[in-house]
Amino acid sequence: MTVILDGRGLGMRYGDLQVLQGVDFTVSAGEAVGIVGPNGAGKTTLLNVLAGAVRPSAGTVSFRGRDITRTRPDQRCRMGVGRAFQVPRPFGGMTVLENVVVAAAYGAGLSGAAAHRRCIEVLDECGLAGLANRRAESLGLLHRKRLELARCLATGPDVVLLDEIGAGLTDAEAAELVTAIKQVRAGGTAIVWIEHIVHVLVQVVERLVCMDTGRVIADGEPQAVLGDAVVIDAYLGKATG
Ligand SMILES: Nc1ncnc2c1ncn2[C@@H]1O[C@H](COP(=O)(O)OP(=O)(O)OP(=O)(O)O)[C@@H](O)[C@H]1O
Repeated sequence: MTVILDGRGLGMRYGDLQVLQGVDFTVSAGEAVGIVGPNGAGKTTLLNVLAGAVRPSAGTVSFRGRDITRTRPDQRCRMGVGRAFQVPRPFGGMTVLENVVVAAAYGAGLSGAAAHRRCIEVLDECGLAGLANRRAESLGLLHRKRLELARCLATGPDVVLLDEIGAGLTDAEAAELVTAIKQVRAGGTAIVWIEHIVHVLVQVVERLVCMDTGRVIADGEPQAVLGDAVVIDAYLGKATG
């Protein structure tokens, strides 16, 4: 498989705190990768570095073979690196459709009929077609999460970086979100998904990465990673005990 997003030797330091140390992280075209690990392991920081929200203290990030370490997040977005946040912040006074149109216009450079077509597709994919004319501020949590995903997809990404978008959802709502993300994946978009709800995550991903104290401690087939004694000790033991 072709590697599209490639982080090499990534380090991140805040003062004396070494948040990432020598992290290598790759994503291949169309691949779905989950990231787990205890609080403070550096998962969101890794996503921030891949998305360009922060510049790493060490290492490089490449996208489709091009060094993007110094490329701004909006430029990475237009290149095909999409991002969805744990806490959605849509434009509350705009409708669902308008929010997605803004993403398609600024993230994918689409306008007119092409933008409209893309937005209708994305709203359908995210189960929001019936809510297109609702103001974003009136949406409940599940629909806000779906809108966050829809805004990310409207930018036409080759890879989407998802940060705990299942947090706070009921089991039934999380199952609906899984269906939407599986559909995204079926369309050929690669997925990197940080999630503490492991049983939800493993329904989608084919590869699981576990981080602890700024390092990757396991990377491989999900059940093998979850059964790894190092992962159980660092993460699952704490999560369940
Ligand atoms: N801007 C910052 N300044 C200082 N420290 C930071 C900053 N951002 C993150 N950190 C610290 O870096 C460490 C890793 O944080 P990060 O959010 O990446 O972890 P995480 O694995 O995503 O955790 P969680 O599962 O709780 O979201 C934490 O100790 C955090 O306090």
